[in-house]
Amino acid sequence: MLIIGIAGGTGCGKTTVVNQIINELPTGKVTIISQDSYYKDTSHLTYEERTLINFDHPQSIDFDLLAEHLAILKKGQKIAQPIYSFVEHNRTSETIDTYPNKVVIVEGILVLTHPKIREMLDIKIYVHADNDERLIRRLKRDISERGRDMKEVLDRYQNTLKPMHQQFIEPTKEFADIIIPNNQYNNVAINIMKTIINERLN
Ligand SMILES: Nc1ncnc2c1ncn2[C@@H]1O[C@H](COP(=O)(O)OP(=O)(O)O)[C@@H](O)[C@H]1O
Ligand SMILES: O=c1ccn([C@@H]2O[C@H](COP(=O)(O)O)[C@@H](O)[C@H]2O)c(=O)[nH]1
Repeated sequence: MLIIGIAGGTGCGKTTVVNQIINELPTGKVTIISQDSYYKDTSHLTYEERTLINFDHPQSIDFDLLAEHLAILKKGQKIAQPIYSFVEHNRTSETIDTYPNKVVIVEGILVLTHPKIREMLDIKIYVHADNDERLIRRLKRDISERGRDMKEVLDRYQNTLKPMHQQFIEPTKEFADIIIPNNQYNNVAINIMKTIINERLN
């Protein structure tokens, strides 16, 4: 099993890169794990309390469960991947059965911050886009897809996204085997990734 980790700041294009990599493959050929599925369960808090959580700090992620799930997949068994709701700021009560494959991609802002997860990754990728580009993308995406308004995104950017990016996310670039520049769509990098993955699948 080849486990590829894809990190990078919010809005850099991780999810888009993953979709570009798998879009020509038959469905289910590559296992996709989103770090967002592993935000800690905060059902004991009210919605208002949940909005105050720092979702860009490594402590917001249940890395133990993520590591356990990767280990189960490595053993060839299926996992029940939690499903996260950005609108509710919480895990839903649903999970999705996720099956092992020759290639597994783990994607999320903080996946390279955790030593145990880093150890489990065969290829570590960091997707880079400039801060202003990421903020613009995040604003547009969170307003259209995640039920946010401009004030919420900008306040969160100033109070947590920017400082957490500087403290925890950007420094993980040094752990990356490959850095993908993604201010523009980077078809060359996508094709290189596809080649690496196809070699494993064939
Ligand atoms: N290279 C790019 N150029 C322009 N827009 C992009 C690019 N990559 C992603 N986007 C857009 O930016 C937004 C955030 O991308 P997404 O893949 O969700 O980022 P991430 O998963 O890193 O937070 C999405 O609306 C996506 O369509
Ligand atoms: O309930 C939540 C949980 C997380 N976020 C934000 O999401 C991003 C991570 O997702 P990307 O797809 O990589 O952008 C992170 O910056 C959190 O602030 C949220 O808004 N609400």
